[in-house]
Amino acid sequence: MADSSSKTPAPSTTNGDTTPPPRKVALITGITGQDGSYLTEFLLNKGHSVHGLIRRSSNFNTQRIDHIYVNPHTAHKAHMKLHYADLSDASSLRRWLDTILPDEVYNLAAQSHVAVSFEIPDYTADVVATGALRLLEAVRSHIDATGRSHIRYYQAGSSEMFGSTPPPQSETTPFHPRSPYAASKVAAHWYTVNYREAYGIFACNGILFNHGSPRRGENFVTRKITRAVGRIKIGLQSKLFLGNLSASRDWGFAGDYVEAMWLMLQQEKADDYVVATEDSHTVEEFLEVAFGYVGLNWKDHVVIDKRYFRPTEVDNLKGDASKAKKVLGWKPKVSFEELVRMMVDNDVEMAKKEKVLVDAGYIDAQQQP
Ligand SMILES: C[C@H]1O[C@H](OP(=O)(O)OP(=O)(O)OC[C@H]2O[C@@H](n3cnc4c(=O)[nH]c(N)nc43)[C@H](O)[C@@H]2O)[C@@H](O)[C@@H](O)C1=O
Repeated sequence: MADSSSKTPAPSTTNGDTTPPPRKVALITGITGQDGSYLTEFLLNKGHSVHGLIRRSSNFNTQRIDHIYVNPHTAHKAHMKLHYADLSDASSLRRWLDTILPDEVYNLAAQSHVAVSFEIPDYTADVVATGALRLLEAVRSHIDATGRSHIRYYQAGSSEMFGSTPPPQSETTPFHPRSPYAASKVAAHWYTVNYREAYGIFACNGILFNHGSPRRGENFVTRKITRAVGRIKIGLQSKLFLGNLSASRDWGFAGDYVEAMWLMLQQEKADDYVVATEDSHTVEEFLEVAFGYVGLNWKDHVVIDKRYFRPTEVDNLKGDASKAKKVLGWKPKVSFEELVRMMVDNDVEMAKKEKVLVDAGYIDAQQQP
């Protein structure tokens, strides 16, 4: 279980001194993503200072963390700070480690879309595989230069690494990746193990199975479905184009999974853990629950489109999370049905707001996510 030193710092009462101990400092790559936003909220609640590395883009892509952001010019107590860096730029990684002096480093950044990784395999490998190696190497050289050997590193692994190996999949299940994304995650996994073994770095791999939320990116199948359910229910859309409906996934709630990331870094020994609900459903079952929840029949709306099939598919993922349950004391709190309902509720509300804009002529109803 987590040691008490990792909990939210309590004010010191020795000699009447009420000065709170210094905040732990976390560095997160991928802070603008679904998991980055939930992890930031979680760590701020634990009393951490959180620094996020963000990529430059011509449009702001910080929507998921805008509600946490405090403008550093107008507030003294901004505990989340953002910095420009990139996993493809080793010098930026080392510079921010030297500047921020983190206690915990969470590597969540990725080109995370499996189908897109077939379109941009080189870029995917550069960011997902070599990017993790660059960050590990930056941590190693930072420790060498500063002696800050207490730093703890979390690598976001993926159930996609198991690929075609049949379920249930645990930490000892052989990997058989089925996409450039998955092969890159396997490389990042083994880089992390190697840096742990070669240099004694406290580095953990979290092998997370699929996880969603209302903040899930709109081109992953769960959110694509719930956005469409909301829009169809409100009359903004009638069809939903999808690919393979028979693939089965172990879907949990992202908010539950970030706690497991943190727990891994609070243990005495660095190790690798599967994080999953141990429950698996097909895309078709997701459709049934999502459409059924608002009184619709998915068969009236879904059209199969070959463009969404992948050159190689991962058919069946179902995790065995017994190690995380036993060692970390972690368990998922949100069930499959609750997750689907949470996402649909969010997206019906979102569609209602969209409808106001459509009716006022501000946006075009044909603009589909
Ligand atoms: C753990 C893992 O989880 C995610 O990877 P994923 O499982 O590929 O997620 P997905 O939502 O893209 O696909 C799930 C299934 O749904 C099928 N499917 C059908 N029709 C559509 C469709 O229209 N769009 C999409 N995206 N998928 C479709 C598709 O063929 C696949 O079988 C990433 O977070 C990844 O980063 C990660 O690490």
